[in-house]
This record gives sequence, structure tokens and C-alpha cells, in this order.
Amino acid sequence: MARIALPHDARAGPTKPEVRSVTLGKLELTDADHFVEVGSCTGAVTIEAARAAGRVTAIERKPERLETTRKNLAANGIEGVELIEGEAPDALPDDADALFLGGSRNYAGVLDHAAETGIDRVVMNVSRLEVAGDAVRAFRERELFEEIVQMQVSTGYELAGATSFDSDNPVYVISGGAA
Ligand SMILES: C[S@@+](CC[C@H](N)C(=O)[O-])C[C@H]1O[C@@H](n2cnc3c(N)ncnc32)[C@H](O)[C@@H]1O
Repeated sequence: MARIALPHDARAGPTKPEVRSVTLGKLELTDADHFVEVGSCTGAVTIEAARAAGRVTAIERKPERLETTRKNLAANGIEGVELIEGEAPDALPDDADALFLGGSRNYAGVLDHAAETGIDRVVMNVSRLEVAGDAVRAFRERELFEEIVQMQVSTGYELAGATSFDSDNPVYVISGGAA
């Protein structure tokens, strides 16, 4: 997947490139899909998803972060993404094929909506251990659970003529669907 530019920053995100790769892999987007992201923030996931999905909706509760999504989409030459300033589950469309929860606020209500609308694929990224456990339970209770992957990414850097590593915090990628 081609690299993306994120010239505009936000106080949260971006989802790291390696985590985006796994997340997008689990979402299996095609041009027949309507993809919805909850918590688009920098737009990093939205931008990559928009290269694969036929239709994309990005929801962000913080107006300044939605503006960052908009600017970063423009910086990557991406048009046609529907941007919604609002808080899921209230702002969620009913016709999504694939849903990504980058933000965990109200996630139980978001998963209720996903189950009620028969979502085909749903992925949620979580960094906090306790939230990950609760989220897996919430996926299972709604018969949405398929798997959880824990990712620990370390990136090499040059140190005294050799290679050492900087480690990111672990991320839990929970995925499944109503099908
Ligand atoms: C960790 S950031 C997401 C990072 C994003 N995927 C990226 O790559 O930049 C979480 C974002 O989700 C938003 N958020 C959390 N819960 C939300 C909800 N229920 N509805 C809309 N936005 C939400 C937060 O405001 C925040 O900007």
C-alpha cells in the first residue's frame, strides 16, 4: 500500500502504519463496500480505506479533529468521503458493510448498532488492557466476535553502527462481524 501524507496533526493518533496494515487487512475492503470509521481524528485510517472502499463515511466527535481529517484527506487527493461531526452511535449510518472503531467512547452502543444492522465486518483497536477485555466480552455478547490479535511493533534505528529498536505500546485488534 502506498504511503500516505499526514501534514496535519491532532492530539490523538495517527494509528501507526503497521497497525493500519493489519486493521485494513481484517476489514477486507472492496469497491462494493460502504466503510465507516468511528473516530477518524488524523484521517490516517480513513485515507487508506478510501483507496479500497467504494464509499467512506468518517465520524469524529471533536470538530477540530474532523477538520484535521478533512485537511489530511485533501493533502492525499482524496475526495468524496462523507465527514460527520458527531458522536457514535447517534451519527452512525444504517447501511455500512464494514465498520472500524478507532475511538472507544460508547463502543457498546456502537456494537449494538452493528449487530442490529447486520454489519458484515467490524474491527476495533484498543490500547488499554481492561478495555480490550471488556470489548471482547461485548463482541461475544452480540455474536460479533471472531478473533483478537495483540500487536507489539518495534522499529529499528541505527545505534553506534548497529541496529537497536524502539517499541510501541501493544495494540489489541478485535475483529468479527454479524455474518
Ligand atoms: C485514538 S483516536 C483515533 C485515531 C485515528 N484512527 C487516526 O489514525 O488518527 C480516537 C478518536 O476517536 C474519537 N472518538 C472516540 N469515540 C467516539 C465516538 N463514539 N464517536 C465519534 N468519535 C469518537 C476521539 O475524539 C478521537 O479523535
